[in-house]
Amino acid sequence: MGAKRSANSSEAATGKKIKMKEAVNNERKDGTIFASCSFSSLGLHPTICNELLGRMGFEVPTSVQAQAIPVILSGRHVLVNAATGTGKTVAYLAPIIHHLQNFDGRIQRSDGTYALVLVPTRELCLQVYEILQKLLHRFHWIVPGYVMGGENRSKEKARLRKGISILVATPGRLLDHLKNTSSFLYTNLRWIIFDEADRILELGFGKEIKEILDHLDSKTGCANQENAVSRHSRTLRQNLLLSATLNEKVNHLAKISLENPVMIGINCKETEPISTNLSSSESDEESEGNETKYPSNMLHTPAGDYKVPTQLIQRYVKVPCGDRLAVLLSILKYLSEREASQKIVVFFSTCDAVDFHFLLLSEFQFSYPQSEADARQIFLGGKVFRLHGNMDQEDRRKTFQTFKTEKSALLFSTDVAARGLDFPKVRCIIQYDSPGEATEYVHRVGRTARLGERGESLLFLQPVEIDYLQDLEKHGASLTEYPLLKVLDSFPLYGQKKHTKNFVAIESHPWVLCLQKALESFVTSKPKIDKLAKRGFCSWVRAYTTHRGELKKIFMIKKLHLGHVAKSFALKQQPSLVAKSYKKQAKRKRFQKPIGLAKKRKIAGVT
Ligand SMILES: Nc1ncnc2c1ncn2[C@@H]1O[C@H](COP(=O)(O)OP(=O)(O)OP(=O)(O)O)[C@@H](O)[C@H]1O
Repeated sequence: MGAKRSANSSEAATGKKIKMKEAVNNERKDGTIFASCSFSSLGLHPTICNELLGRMGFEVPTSVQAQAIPVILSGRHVLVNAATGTGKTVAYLAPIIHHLQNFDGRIQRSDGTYALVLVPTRELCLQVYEILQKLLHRFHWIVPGYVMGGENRSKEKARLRKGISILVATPGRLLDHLKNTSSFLYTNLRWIIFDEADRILELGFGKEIKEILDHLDSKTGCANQENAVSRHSRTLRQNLLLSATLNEKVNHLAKISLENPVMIGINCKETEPISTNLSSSESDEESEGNETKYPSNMLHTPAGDYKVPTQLIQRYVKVPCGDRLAVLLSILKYLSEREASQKIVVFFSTCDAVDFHFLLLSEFQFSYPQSEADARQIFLGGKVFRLHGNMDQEDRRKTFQTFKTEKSALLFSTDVAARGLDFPKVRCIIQYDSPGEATEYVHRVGRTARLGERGESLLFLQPVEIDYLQDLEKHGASLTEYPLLKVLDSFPLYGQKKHTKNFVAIESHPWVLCLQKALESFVTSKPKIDKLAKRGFCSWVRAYTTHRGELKKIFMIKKLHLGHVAKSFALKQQPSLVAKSYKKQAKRKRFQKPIGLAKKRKIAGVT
């Protein structure tokens, strides 16, 4: 099949570069998210521009799209570092579709896969696939598809056999197919995209990625390249790496997968900042054939490098360990009463903690002190969802799809929802358990305040963990204190609507004491929830021991009072009893395959 480089890609991009640079620079000056140019001025095919407008409702490109699209159209390898929710997905999908629809002689399913998008989680896989479906509506001959853990392998094999032009995949399952699905054709592979590149590596997929690249290289290697050259007049392979938090961890991947890349949104030691990146595509012709490899330590990541949406209101709340649960419930109630319709995501460190809090919140009934005996009611009305890596795939899919469309709901999740997921209209992110690495903080809060919308985030810290704020500050995240006492004072007690007295300590606040007591009796009376509370306690303590590096000095298990941790799971029992039951479980599991704690914490909730 013959293919030509799109006539208008580099030419149009070159011709419009000066205008483009002006547009992007204007955008940067007034600090808005959108660029003052059109999609068509970036060199995209008119049908794609129509689809972006008609089907997606995108009138103009975002700043990152305005910067990235012409460079990606030009065929250069690219590293994109832009804040969460700035439109990176379309920034890489649109140019690929542009090229594929422009090939001389339509591409066919039997050609196999042309573009591969690697993502760290199943939900992100589905999300990218759905966007692809929309963008490809008018290009029925370009077939989107996905393969990911938890899906039926045989059905995936059948789809791969028929041919998938743009394949979205999680690394483990992709490698499985590369090894075991002989009908999976990828000799025409031209694009590899690592979306959330740093997360893919953090999840321990480094080895898989190396193997994947080796496999792809071996099939498209020497023997086939001649063939490929005749099909594609230029650029045999174009690789793209994207994330809001590209950091040193990506250096290795960048080194092995990128040649002479253009850096977008990155402070580099050896390349110019963003504004000159556009001009680096001007030097395309000069750099053609240039074998410059990605230089070591190219990514210069000084502290304060992470980009958090500027309109996001970031706060922290300092809560003694034993009062965490009562405070969480109070804040959730306060927020839901303040704004009847709003979406909130609460992050936990483990799947067990998600399960416990989900069931508790779904069932907890409460009656205000000295109110009518039959005034017991569900503490928090409204829909609650949960999402974590130990859930059945169908439940995960259902939660993901439903929470997206809800106008008002609560989602309890592990970090499985931290990366890339685009839930519309999430107003508030609560990090009930600390995220650990600052990168994860950035991605978790990035689920709100997307594309210039308003949003707020709240980080729970115990008094002994307060130094974590300095760590975040070093990475450019400044948090102010949440007015907790004001919120607690707003709850009616003893039949009064408002407290006349302001209480100074959270531990002795009558509302907190009353709520804690009610929670403990409720959990004691519900064996199923009680069991989940004990499991949640055990896994929470284990997760707490897995903080790494400098963070170990802040999140020190030795500083924790386990009795207070138990209280935060509404357990009245001595923690030693809980630990005993955990030890019994652990003993039973001793003969099962051991998994490193740190790895387990990271992976259990995420893949
Ligand atoms: N040009 C545009 N005009 C209007 N909306 C857009 C445009 N581009 C993207 N969007 C919307 O912006 C939102 C964020 O886009 P996207 O998920 O691609 O961001 P992202 O930068 O990949 O975020 P993250 O870093 O969290 O993965 C989505 O709802 C998307 O539909």
